[in-house]
Formats: sequence, structure tokens, C-alpha cells
Amino acid sequence: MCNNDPDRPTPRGRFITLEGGEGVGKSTSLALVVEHLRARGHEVVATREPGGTPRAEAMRRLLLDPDGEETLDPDAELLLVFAARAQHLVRVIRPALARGAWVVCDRFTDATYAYQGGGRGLEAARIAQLEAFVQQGLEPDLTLLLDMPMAEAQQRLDGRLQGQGGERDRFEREHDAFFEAVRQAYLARAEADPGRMVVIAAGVGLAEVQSELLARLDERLVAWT
Ligand SMILES: Nc1ncnc2c1ncn2[C@@H]1O[C@H](COP(=O)(O)OP(=O)(O)O)[C@@H](O)[C@H]1O
Ligand SMILES: Cc1cn([C@H]2C[C@H](O)[C@@H](COP(=O)(O)OP(=O)(O)O)O2)c(=O)[nH]c1=O
Repeated sequence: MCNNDPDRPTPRGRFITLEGGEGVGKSTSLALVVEHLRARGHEVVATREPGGTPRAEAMRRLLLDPDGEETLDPDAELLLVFAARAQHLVRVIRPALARGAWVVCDRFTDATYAYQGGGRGLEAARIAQLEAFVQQGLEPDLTLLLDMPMAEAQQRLDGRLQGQGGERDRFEREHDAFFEAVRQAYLARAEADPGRMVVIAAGVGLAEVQSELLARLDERLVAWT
């Protein structure tokens, strides 16, 4: 079969997402996953949500800016998350997958079910409507969910914020019950979709998390060849 054979399926890279609550180690893990895939010769696009394009990053700033005198309405928050996602999909994710690149994304729609669904209490059915409208059936091939008790993740986050001298963003200012609801919503999604979502215990040392992460990733890489 030659490259311009009309029967040849369009090349499609793989779409991998990392999920979990605040401070569980997603950014640290993303770097490892990207390096692992690049070492195997794949073109990898590393990106994040909300954000990933200049316009979507502007929407991210609107979402993360702490509420001043005007609180962001939960419905507006949900629509903004999907507006940023629509832009990201069209400008970055779909073109990359179409040319055969792999996309590794720090958070995607599972975060919407966890934060806007679990955390804010919005109905999953409404989120599903927007998901269908914006994604047109596209979903991650693999989602690595980093899971750990929220109190411990908060300690890591405190350490990171001190290091950066940073302020807490609008989500990081939420209360414990919000984060617990986020965690439970993530776990429920993983339970409902075990073929796509893999839960990694993230409350252990970095070396242990990373070896588990790579072992689970390698299982998929073998299955996909
Ligand atoms: N397994 C781990 N054990 C201890 N500290 C960790 C571990 N993984 C990440 N960290 C540290 O915890 C903080 C939050 O990690 P980060 O990757 O930024 O999390 P996230 O992107 O999920 O918010 C960082 O300071 C990071 O160095
Ligand atoms: C993608 C996404 C993120 N978010 C929130 C979760 C995070 O608090 C915030 C920014 O994500 P992120 O920078 O990944 O958080 P952190 O590195 O602190 O763990 O956006 C939603 O509420 N809904 C979504 O759909």
C-alpha cells in the first residue's frame, strides 16, 4: 500500500491525557511521559487545558483569576471551559493527531466532569451535551489518573506555591469538600471506563509513581503495536 493510496486510513496519532486533583503530580508526570514517547521516535505535542493556544490561554486566565467583586457563574465557567477546548481542538489537537503526532495533554474533559460536575454540582448530562457538540466523538485513547488523598496533595501544593511565591488561583482556593467531590468524581469515571482510564496511586514517592506510570504506559504501547 503506497502513501497516496485512497484506501489507506488517515494516519492518526494517539491522544493521552493526565488527570487528577491539584498537586498530585500531573506536570511532573507529563514531562516523563513525553520524554518516554519521544525516546521511542514519536512526534509528541505536549499541551494543557484549559489553554494550549493563545486564545484558549486567555480563557484560562479568566477561569483561574480569583473572583473579585463578581463571582463567575458555574454555567459560565462550564461554557468557558468548553470554549477553550473547542479552540484547542481545532488549532492544536486535531491537526496534530491528523498528521500522526501523539498528543499528551495535562487535563481534558474528565476534569470538567470532576470539577464542574463533581465540584460545582452541575449535571453530568449537560456536560455530556457540550462534550458531544465540541468533540464530535473524539476522546482520549488513554487517560492516566493520578489519585491520592486530597490533604496530602494540598501539602505538596503548599510546597510548590511557597517555592514559586505564588498566590492560589480560583480553584486552589476551594474548600476541602470541593476537592473531595472532585476526587470521587474522577474515581467514578475511572470505574465506569476502565479500558480508557488507568488509576495510578500518586501518594507515594516520585520514583515509585514514575515506575508505575511507565509500566502502565508500556502495556498500552505494546497493545497498540
Ligand atoms: N511523588 C511525589 N512525591 C513527592 N512530591 C512530588 C511527587 N510528585 C510531584 N511532587 C511535587 O509536588 C508538587 C506538585 O507537583 P506537580 O507535578 O506540579 O502537580 P500538578 O501538576 O498535579 O499540580 C511539585 O512541587 C512536585 O515537585
Ligand atoms: C481542564 C479543566 C480544568 N479545570 C481546572 C482544574 C484546575 O484547578 C485548573 C487549572 O488546571 P491545572 O493548571 O492543571 O491545575 P494544577 O496544576 O494546579 O493541578 O483548571 C476545570 O475546572 N475544568 C476543566 O475542564
